[in-house]
Order: sequence, then C-alpha cells, then structure tokens
Amino acid sequence: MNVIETKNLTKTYRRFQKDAGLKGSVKSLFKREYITKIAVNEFDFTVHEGEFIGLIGPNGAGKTTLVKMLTGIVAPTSGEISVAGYYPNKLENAFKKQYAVVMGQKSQLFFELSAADTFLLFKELYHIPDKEYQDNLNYFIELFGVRDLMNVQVRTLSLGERMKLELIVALLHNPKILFLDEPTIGLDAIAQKQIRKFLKEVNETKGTTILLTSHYMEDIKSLCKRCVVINGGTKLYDGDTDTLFHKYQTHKKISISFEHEETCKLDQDYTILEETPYKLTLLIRKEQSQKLLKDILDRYELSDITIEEEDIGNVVERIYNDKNEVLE
Ligand SMILES: Nc1ncnc2c1ncn2[C@@H]1O[C@H](COP(=O)(O)OP(=O)(O)OP(=O)(O)O)[C@@H](O)[C@H]1O
Repeated sequence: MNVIETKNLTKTYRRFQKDAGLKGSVKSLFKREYITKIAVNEFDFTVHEGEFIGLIGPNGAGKTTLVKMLTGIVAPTSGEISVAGYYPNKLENAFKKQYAVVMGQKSQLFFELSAADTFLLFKELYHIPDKEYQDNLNYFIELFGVRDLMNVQVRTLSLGERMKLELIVALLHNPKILFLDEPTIGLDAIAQKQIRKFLKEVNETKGTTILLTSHYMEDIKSLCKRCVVINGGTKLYDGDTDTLFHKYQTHKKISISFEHEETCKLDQDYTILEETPYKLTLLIRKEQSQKLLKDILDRYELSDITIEEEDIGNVVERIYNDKNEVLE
C-alpha cells in the first residue's frame, strides 16, 4: 500500500527583491519587485508502507519544501498530494496523528521541563490511551537506554541524549510516517551510530514508514534501501541506494597535513581542492586512492590525514551530466 503519493507536485514562492543601499530601499517603498522561485517542480513520488527512504540533495534543492508540503505546513501551488490518504494542508486532526516530524536543528521538548513531563503533555495532546502510552514509553526507554535521563531538566542534556528523547516524543503516538530532517546533525560518530541503530529497529519492529533527509551520506547508505535525489526542485534519481553510490560517488576526498613545509607532487591523477605549504586537500578516484595513500606515507612526514566520502554536490553533478548526455 502507498502511504505517500504525489503527482506533478509544485511549489513556487514569490519573494520580494530590492536593490542594494538606501536608494534601493526608497525605491522599494514605491515599487515592489518580486521574483518567483520554483522550489519543487512537478515532483512525482510514491512511498510504500514500511519503507525507509532517503531524500538527498544539495542546499536549496527543495527537500524542506517537499517535507513541508507532505506534512501540511505549506500548501502546494499545484499538483496532487496524498499522505496516509489525506490532503495534508487541510490539517485535519486525524491527519496530524498519522505522522511525526523530527528536525535535528529544532526541538519539540521543553527545555525547562524534564522529558517525563513533556511526554505526559504529548500524551494529552495526542489523546494517547493509558495502556498504549505506557507500553510505548517502556519500549522506547529500553530501546534508547534513557531511563536515567527521564527526570532531569532537558536543558542539561547533551545533544545526543536530547536527540534520543526527541525521537521518543515523536514516536509516542505510534505515527504511521516519520519525517526526519538531519537527525544526526552535530552528533559525534558514536551517537550517530546509536541513532541509526534505533531508527532501523523502529522501522523494522513497528513498521513505521520513514523519510530521512540527511547530508551525512553514511545515514542514507546504512539505512535506506531506496533513495531519491532532488536538485533545483526536480527529481534526478529514484532507485536503489547502493547502485546510486556505486555509480556516482566515484571519488574520495583526502586531506593531508604535513609535519614540515612541503611542495607535494604525486604520480596519480587528482584534483586539488585546497593547497597550502602545510596542507593538501584533493579528490581522487576511489580505485587510485590506496596507491596514492601508500605513496604519501612513503614520501612525506605527516601530522594528520583524513579520508572522506565526497559530498552530495559532486554526486548530483554527475547524475545531472549523465542524464543530459543520455538526452542529447
Ligand atoms: N519561504 C520562502 N520564501 C521564498 N523562497 C523560499 C522559501 N523557502 C524556501 N525558499 C527557496 O526555495 C528553494 C528550496 O528551498 P528548501 O529550503 O526547500 O531547500 P533544501 O533542499 O531544504 O535546502 P537546505 O538543505 O539548505 O535546507 C531555495 O532556493 C530557497 O531559497
């Protein structure tokens, strides 16, 4: 069964534009100029019940606007949209019980209260029956290992501890769909891993459909079998996550810090992203990276080295070029 369906879904924003400086401000008092921005463009999308799906794209791609339309926060400009059988922007109470949203940079918890108090407040807001509330609470407290955090003031918690409680408060009413916007942002590697483990468990045991937006490709790779790439409001890719990364995430980003001033010259083909006498950051094809690392370690004295997956911007550019080549 599909829990999300969109067809030709489009959102345009109208925004006011003014010339710089005082002259521009005075002019704008008499004549306002507007530009139209297409944030999401004719977006077709279906999500099956129980799927864990990734939504990725560079800054300004339209991800948040899409999630805002799916949760009824903004109304579409045109197109069709159905979430759990509802038109989200009607904001019916029955619809609000079908989903939850967790945003890494926003909080649903009251900082002055304890988590236990906030949970009780949400129990009343969502009219959660006593037994369902107690069963869910116990299940999540055990799953997230947060029993000793329940009665402390939220403002005193670390970011990772707070995120676990954010997820619990969102899940207490058994939502069918969970929208997650950057849930691991700012967390250290251990906390990120823990959050991923919990989300996987919730998806598998409760059957919750999860739509995850993240800039950390590791979140998407380890959790989402399917992912959708959006750029400039348009869907660029919709399919298997492993296939996407295998085909389009072809390079690694390597940053090398030297112990002494160096002019680094290596035999492989690579693109320099940043170069100073003490540091070199480069992009190299994955299959050449091992040889390059060996050469670096053999030839130079290093103070640090980091190896990262290249970011989503490059991946999107490759999909875009690939599509245009096919079309030409
Ligand atoms: N309220 C608004 N009024 C005008 N333009 C907007 C509004 N909200 C978003 N936009 C524009 O719509 C486009 C898509 O923005 P959106 O926030 O959906 O992107 P995003 O993919 O979530 O980006 P990020 O990863 O940076 O959060 C951007 O160009 C943005 O400037």
